[in-house]
Amino acid sequence: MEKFISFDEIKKSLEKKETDCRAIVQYYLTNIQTKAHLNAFVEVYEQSALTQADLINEKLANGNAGKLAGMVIGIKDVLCYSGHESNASSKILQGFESQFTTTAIQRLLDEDAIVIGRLNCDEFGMGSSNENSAHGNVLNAADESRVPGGSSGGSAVAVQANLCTVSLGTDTGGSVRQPAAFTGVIGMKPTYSRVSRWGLIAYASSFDCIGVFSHTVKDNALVMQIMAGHDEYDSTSSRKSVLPYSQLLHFDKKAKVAYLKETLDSPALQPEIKANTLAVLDKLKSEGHSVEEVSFPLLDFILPTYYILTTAEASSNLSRFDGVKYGYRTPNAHNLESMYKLTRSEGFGEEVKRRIMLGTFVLSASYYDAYFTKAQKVRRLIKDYTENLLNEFDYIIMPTTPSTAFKFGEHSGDPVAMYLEDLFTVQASVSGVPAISLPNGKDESGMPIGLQVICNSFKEAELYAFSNYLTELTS
Ligand SMILES: NC(=O)C[C@H](N)C(=O)O
Repeated sequence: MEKFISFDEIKKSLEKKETDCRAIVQYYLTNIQTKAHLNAFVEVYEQSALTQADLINEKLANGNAGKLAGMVIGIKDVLCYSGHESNASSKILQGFESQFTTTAIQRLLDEDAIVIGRLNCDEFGMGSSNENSAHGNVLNAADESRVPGGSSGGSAVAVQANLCTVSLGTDTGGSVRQPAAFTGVIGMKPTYSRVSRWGLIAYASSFDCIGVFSHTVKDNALVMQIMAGHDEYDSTSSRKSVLPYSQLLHFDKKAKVAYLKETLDSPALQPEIKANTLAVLDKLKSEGHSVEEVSFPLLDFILPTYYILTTAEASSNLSRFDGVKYGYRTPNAHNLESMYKLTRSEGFGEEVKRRIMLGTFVLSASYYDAYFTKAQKVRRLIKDYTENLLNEFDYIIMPTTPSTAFKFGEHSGDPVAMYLEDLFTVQASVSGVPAISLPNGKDESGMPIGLQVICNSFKEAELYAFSNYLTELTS
């Protein structure tokens, strides 16, 4: 059977009638089965994917198929899909079946994408290694003794190992970009509000974004342009019009690029990552682009700001899981109060409980101003600084992560070491601007390295075009 990497290849094969949608789904189902030990999928929708494939074959024959006919997607286990279970990879949502479909997914279905299954992740999106999942660890296909990154670890590995054409993840502080870097695929977080979050199980609502994993920039751009745009069910979704990103990939400008001194001087940065990032910057210079070093004095404040604000929001968002309405309910309670307490104690994992406690603390009356209010003010400083920089420069370039994929267990027991994984990804999240991770070579042990490119809000078209250029430049 032929090997499909990109949607372009799929489309060409379909056009030449070398394959059909059933054969494409079958190809991915076989891969999923052979690589089941990677634990990327929590659930495979084998029957419905094949039925859908037959329907789309008919549409193709009738000439009325949508733009994504032949594309097979996997969805992160925090995105609701009507009639299917969604757990946020948490015991507390065991058995929960959604009554509606995430808008972003619905828009892809409307264009005839086929959803092949639900992908493993860190519980409620909280983590950087996928080790916090009620469904168990996901293995990195480049080295199975290493983590795939998180929280969208299953989504990253599903694309890395060719278990679907593209996958959806969510990115609150790096959950798409960091696993993309660890697995050597492309991962894009759009501008905050660009894609509706209706149907996404909330973690930190002022940060959460739905993002895309793919092998090619073009596939990523195509999926993003279809998902993006206003949604009457999500009042935070932007009304700005959406450009056809996938048709605007030609890049022929001279770019003004900044890189942040503090990121490349960071003692946490692995030498090969620094070398590969500098190599890209040098290439850009030699191609006549302007590349300038700038200082980012706020780097040290980003992680504390992110973890104060996201835990605060999480503690509020996750208060709805109480064992009364849906999901897990403890069998050990004797009255209402013990039912709440035991359900939440037994249903949530360690990391989620840690964050609920932290968030509750920073929101408590005596500490609210000292932590929450202060963090909001620092967020404004970071956002202003980043936006000013992006008004002066077209792009900011930095490594996606300080290190490549680490071994299982290496950071467990040390939450701060785990939080440091997000050092370079949270700037775009705190500021709400779009950011992408592109593969940028490998380290000495063969593990993929990620290059992050950041752009100003709603400049997804420019970001995709430059990314396309960069992937050609570095390949
Ligand atoms: N959700 C994310 O974007 C990942 C981040 N490491 C977090 O745990 O918050």
